[in-house]
Amino acid sequence: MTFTAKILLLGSGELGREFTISAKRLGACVIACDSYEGAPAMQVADAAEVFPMLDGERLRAAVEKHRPDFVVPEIEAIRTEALVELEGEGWHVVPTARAAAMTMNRDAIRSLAAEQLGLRTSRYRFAESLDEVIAAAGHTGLPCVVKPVMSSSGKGQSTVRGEDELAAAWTYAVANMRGDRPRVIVEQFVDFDYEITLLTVRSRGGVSFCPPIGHRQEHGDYRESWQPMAMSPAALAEAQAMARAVVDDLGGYGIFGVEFFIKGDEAIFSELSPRPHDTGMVTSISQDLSEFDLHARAILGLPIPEIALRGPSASAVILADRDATAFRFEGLADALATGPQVDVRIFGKPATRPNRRMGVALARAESVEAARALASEAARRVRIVYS
Ligand SMILES: Nc1ncnc2c1ncn2[C@@H]1O[C@H](COP(=O)(O)OP(=O)(O)OP(=O)(O)O)[C@@H](O)[C@H]1O
Ligand SMILES: NCC(=O)N[C@@H]1O[C@H](COP(=O)([O-])[O-])[C@@H](O)[C@H]1O
Ligand SMILES: [Mg+2]
Repeated sequence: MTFTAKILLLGSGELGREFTISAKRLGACVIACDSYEGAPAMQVADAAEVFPMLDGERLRAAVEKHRPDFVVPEIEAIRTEALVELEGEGWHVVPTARAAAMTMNRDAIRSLAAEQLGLRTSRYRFAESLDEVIAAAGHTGLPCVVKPVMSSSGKGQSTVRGEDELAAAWTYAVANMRGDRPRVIVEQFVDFDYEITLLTVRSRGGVSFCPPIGHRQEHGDYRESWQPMAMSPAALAEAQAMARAVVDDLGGYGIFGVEFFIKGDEAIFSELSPRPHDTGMVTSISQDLSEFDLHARAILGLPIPEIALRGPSASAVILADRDATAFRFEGLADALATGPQVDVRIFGKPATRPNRRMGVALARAESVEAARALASEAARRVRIVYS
């Protein structure tokens, strides 16, 4: 069997699983890596390697063993120094090792966006002690948001409304950060009208954009997303110009999920993922080519056609509520009976945890409101039964 390309996937969750399916449809061989056996992407890949992605030695060993054409990060927490080294030796890291390294650290990507590229962001300051947090909050004003510079999915993040809450926010951030260097970003709280993910594809043919995705977050993690998000032409043009500036600076080919807060006609840059975005799972039902198909095409150097929307669509997450390894899903038939354009993805994670995302419901309808209602209802009908 001759493959079109060999891909080493670093991180094998739900996003990697869909990406693997897309890449395999284009003839690629995918080796799925993650810290535990039976991860979602491993179940559909050609081979698997189990090691912590923060272990630089093991990462290098996997690259040298498989000799992939592309090393594709799927999660944020990777030993990015190893990626930079490997890239220097000629291995191809997607989109670039620098993009992976910069976006893993909120301070690096924020400094690039705000200070070097001059993009509009919330007011912010970095802090490495409680005293510095207090000083930073004096600069941003209250309310403010305190986040570890290394964390994702809202971990360690809190919104502070009164000065007396700053100490607890600092302690919480340090307790829930990744890495061994206590450092946080203190950000002005943005009272936005809505927030979006602008999926931006950088490929051989240039930069293209998917229609904007609106989403709703709880505790820093996404609960539902919808596409298209109705935006003023001015706000969309601003967001697109900022997304283009940042992906052109980071370079390489692939999809990026660029996050913005929108207030009136102003777009405020927040952060980005140089890979498919969780809120972009809606594209599995809304677009002819999903964010995973687009990532695979861009990486493999294939053409990206005009990105068309099939119709207003939404996604809603299916979450677990406790730790378990013995559980089953019920209610799939009821969920799919919600409507003809309703679908479900069950990720196949081997264990549940409180708030772990186990699946997602997808819906397409005549309006975004109708699609959101259908997706939420379908997600509600899928029950995780613990035994
Ligand atoms: N400065 C802010 N003002 C208002 N809301 C904010 C601010 N920063 C973050 N949030 C809210 O918290 C959510 C998560 O924040 P952010 O994207 O920075 O965290 P994250 O841990 O990187 O999440 P993920 O990895 O899921 O993207 C945002 O989508 C937004 O809803
Ligand atoms: N916001 C980032 C994101 O959604 N990442 C997705 O979640 C997986 C980890 O899930 P887990 O924590 O349930 O193992 C990751 O592998 C990726 O697919
Ligand atoms: Mg985010």
